[in-house]
Amino acid sequence: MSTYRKQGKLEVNELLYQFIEQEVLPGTKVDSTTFWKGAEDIISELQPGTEAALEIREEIQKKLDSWHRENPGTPDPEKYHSYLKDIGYLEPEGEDVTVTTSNLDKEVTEQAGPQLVVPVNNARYAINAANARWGSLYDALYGTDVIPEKDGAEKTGAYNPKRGEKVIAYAREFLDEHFPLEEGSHKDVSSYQIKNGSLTIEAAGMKTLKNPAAFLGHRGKEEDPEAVILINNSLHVEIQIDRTHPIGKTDKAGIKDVMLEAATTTIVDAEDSVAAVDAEDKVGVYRNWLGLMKGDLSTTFKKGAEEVKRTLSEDRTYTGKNGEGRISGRSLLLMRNVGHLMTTDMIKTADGKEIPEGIADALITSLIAKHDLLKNGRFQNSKTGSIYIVKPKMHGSQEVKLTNALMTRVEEVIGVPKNTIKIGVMDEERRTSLNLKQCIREVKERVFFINTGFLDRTGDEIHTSFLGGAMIRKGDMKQSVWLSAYEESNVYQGLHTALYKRGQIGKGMWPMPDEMKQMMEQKSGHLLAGGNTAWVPSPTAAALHAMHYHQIDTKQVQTGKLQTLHPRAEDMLQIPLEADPSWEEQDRRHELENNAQGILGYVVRWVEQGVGCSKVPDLNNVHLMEDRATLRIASQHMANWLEHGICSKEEIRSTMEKMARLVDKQNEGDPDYLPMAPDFDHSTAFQAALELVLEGKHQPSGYTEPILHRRRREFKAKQLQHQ
Ligand SMILES: CC(=O)SCCNC(=O)CCNC(=O)[C@H](O)C(C)(C)COP(=O)(O)OP(=O)(O)OC[C@H]1O[C@@H](n2cnc3c(N)ncnc32)[C@H](O)[C@@H]1OP(=O)(O)O
Ligand SMILES: O=CC(=O)O
Ligand SMILES: [Mg+2]
Repeated sequence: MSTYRKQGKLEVNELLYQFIEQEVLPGTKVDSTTFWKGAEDIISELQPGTEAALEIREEIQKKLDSWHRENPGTPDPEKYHSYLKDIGYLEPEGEDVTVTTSNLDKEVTEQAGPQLVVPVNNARYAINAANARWGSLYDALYGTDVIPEKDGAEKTGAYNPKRGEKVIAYAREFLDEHFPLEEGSHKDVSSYQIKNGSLTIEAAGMKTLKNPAAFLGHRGKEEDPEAVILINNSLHVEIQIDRTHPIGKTDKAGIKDVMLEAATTTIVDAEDSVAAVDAEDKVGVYRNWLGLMKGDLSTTFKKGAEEVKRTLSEDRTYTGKNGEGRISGRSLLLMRNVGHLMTTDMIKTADGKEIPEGIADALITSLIAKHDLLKNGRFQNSKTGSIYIVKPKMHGSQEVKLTNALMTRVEEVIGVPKNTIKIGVMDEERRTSLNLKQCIREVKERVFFINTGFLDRTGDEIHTSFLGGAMIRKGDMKQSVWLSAYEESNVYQGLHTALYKRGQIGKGMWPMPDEMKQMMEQKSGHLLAGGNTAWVPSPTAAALHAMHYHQIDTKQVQTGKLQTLHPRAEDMLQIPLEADPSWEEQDRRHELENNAQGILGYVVRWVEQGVGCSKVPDLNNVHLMEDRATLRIASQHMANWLEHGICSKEEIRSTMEKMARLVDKQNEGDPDYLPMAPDFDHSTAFQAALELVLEGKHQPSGYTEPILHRRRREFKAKQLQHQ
């Protein structure tokens, strides 16, 4: 049973209260009375606006539903667009907007690079993500399919020198491509030395780099450096040399590794990849964020037989032409709050109402970040005095305005100058994509990124036009007109509001964490499409994707696109309805089973283990990153097919049962796993999965959070009863 304490007009969960009082407030120069009174005021001022925004979402959805009932199938564009204008779905565009956000860190303004996402409640992963500013190219190549496992280069139990040779050759080719010698190849180098401040390279004679300015400095002795630091497209690279190291001693130049500056920024996620449903969970989320902001987050875990203690990495130093240089050892951390939808019972108002969870997140995560601004910790996250909050799932400019109002009030309460809190606007709902310019206008002094590629965006695409007809297959969405229009229009707005000169135009997640070869082949496309950052699921992916930023000068691409891109609102409104929903029986079944497997594989870990992001094999045994956004797509897709008679309720149930057996099998090795079969009616996870589909039509914007939260709380309560 949760205990509450009365704090002014609020009822505050005791756990949260003690955490704020004892761990967060001390050192922030904000006293307890100011904080709690501020919280009370913000809640009473902004809770009604939040509730009103949610009602508007519902009203608009009802209007869209009735439109589709009256106009089944693909709408007549003119009639449809004019209806969307009438109901306020399409907003008037207004004057041009110029983004003026100031005090942004160079990781956002200058350094195009990978953006890693990490669930904040997993300390082991969160520290790893912060440290993924630097990644070993050798490890990333050796451990993944970028180097094919053939011709003796297979991954074996012990180190396979044949595979190692291929890794080393690949890394040398990378150096040759981006840091060419004036003559010859890095493959031929026998030593790197510093003479009179310049890099001197011995490779059949003494050489230097074709572009000497790419050499920044070194660590260790000039005649026998430990590391040579290079720079290209604002990203650093370290050639690490150690002739006593097991790899270095086999290498002519003594190179033991090539370290790449990789995840320049990281989204520390409290949203799509996290399962946090009560005060206990939320305090866990906030505590890890506090540890990251104070620099003292650490964790100990067993890896094989070894006990590992993981802490945040120090900066990297070097001797350069102008004395000592320093490069951050950690990614610039951006905190993703939850959206406007959910409420939380960790704080209640005088009349017993739960408060919007987004208000709690904004207030508490910003207060925590104040420790960084005050330099209370071991390290500094923002060197320019900014707090970076990423706000997901906003629908249209009025909701962005609401976020702006929230951040303004939070700044007043925590005592930081206006516009200290920067906002990343996730372009992941259709009403935001279509009205992006107006959305940017509302936060033009705060916005530090806009981004696309979101799975949520497809979920919203399905739910918005749910009654229009049966949607195309999930895999076909990638080729659909609306999606390319969404991607291009976002870049267009990022360029024409001048955001690209100050901040990030981001591209989406690579959702197949084990398919790194494919990622290397495809993900440069994100930069060629106008992005200066793109999401990756893991530190390894960050290190590999970093190479794309060496290949492509993103500023040049973006400048080129200023003249060539056009906003494509009309294309964005092409609904992905299946013109002929009479799929081959095996394709129809495959679609249902694939969706069911993804849903169950993800939900079972969410509801029964509290894991918000999982790698789940699909029917072709490709491991997919599944999070709440992919769940939204899969559940909405099945619900949409149910609505339009492509399948029946009975078939949904039997498909779910069949796939639950498979998911049980896939999780056999997990001692904490509770099988869903055969007692499906007593499996909370199974019931949650089924409900997400059968009730999918009625979920707000097709979101999965309401059902997931309720079911997780139900499961936790059951567990308590059994203790
Ligand atoms: C649609 C959206 O909203 S996208 C945003 C939400 N998605 C995300 O946040 C994706 C984040 N990624 C992840 O959570 C994970 O990579 C998963 C769940 C996809 C896969 O995790 P696992 O199955 O544990 O991966 P795997 O076994 O291959 O790798 C584990 C190792 O990689 C590290 N790792 C994996 N992903 C991450 C990450 N995102 N950040 C930091 N470290 C990570 C782990 O720390 C671990 O290393 P360690 O043993 O040294 O600690
Ligand atoms: O937030 C990420 C998404 O894909 O949705
Ligand atoms: Mg999302």
